[in-house]
Amino acid sequence: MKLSIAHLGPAGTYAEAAATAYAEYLVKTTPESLKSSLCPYPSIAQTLWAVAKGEVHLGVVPVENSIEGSVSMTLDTLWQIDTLNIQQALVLPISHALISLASRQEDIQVVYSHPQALAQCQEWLNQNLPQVRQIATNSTTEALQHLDTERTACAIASERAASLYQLPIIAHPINDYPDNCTRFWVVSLQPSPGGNYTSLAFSVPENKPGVLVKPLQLFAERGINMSRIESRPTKRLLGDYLFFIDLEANACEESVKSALTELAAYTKQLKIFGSYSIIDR
Ligand SMILES: O=C(O)C(=O)C[C@]1(C(=O)O)C=C[C@@H](O)C=C1
Repeated sequence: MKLSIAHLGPAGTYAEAAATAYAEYLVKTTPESLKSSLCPYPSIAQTLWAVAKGEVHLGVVPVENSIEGSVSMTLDTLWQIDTLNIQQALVLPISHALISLASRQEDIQVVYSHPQALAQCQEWLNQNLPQVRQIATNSTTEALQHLDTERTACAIASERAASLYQLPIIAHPINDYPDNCTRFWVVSLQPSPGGNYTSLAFSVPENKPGVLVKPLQLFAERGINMSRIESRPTKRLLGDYLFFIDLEANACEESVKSALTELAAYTKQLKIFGSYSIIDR
């Protein structure tokens, strides 16, 4: 059987690199050396919906970056969809290049890239291209499509993307912190396989003092470590939030099971995205 894996496209994105890494992992770790085909989608939301609608078997999406934090499109869409489970996490080093067909750096007037990539290079851009307009694109490789027709434009994407589209690199690396890395989730409609991490999200019944205390206490009193908490607006009311939590624990453990059962009583809506392990590369 061949597995189809959706990712943010076009070819050459970091999400594609993560999907390729996961495909290689499947070949190495499954007894039948599972082969996969990669399917690019124009946005992270469309990638996730493709999995939810059964157009593809799996999707690989960015979740969190070491410089810029959470990828809100991923969290918001996962909450909306409801049926996707995390199969695996993987962390990829992210090293950005400035790519352009301009003859001199001084000629550059505009820089295109994915908002996450622009943010990860903010300091470098302020120092080196302070007057240049920054324009957001759906992905780093989509940004490269402007370069052919706009000779005073540049884009931020990977070295791999530059070589794929045979475009010159002007500077590399340009991310503000050298250890820049992004965590990706592999999701599907299948139940999660289990592993040392569990991710979930919930909304709270009302906006009143202490409403978060009880949910957090449930984990603390069982010695369950929380590795991340992130709030996202519900989008319904100003000041109304959803909370996304990652636990360093497996939902099969008795203590986690009982915490999650109790948690349901203190939340309005609770979504458990599953337990999974991390492939560190
Ligand atoms: O645009 C890309 O190449 C992506 O894969 C998206 C994305 C992101 O959304 O975080 C992935 C990794 C990097 O952090 C920068 C951009």
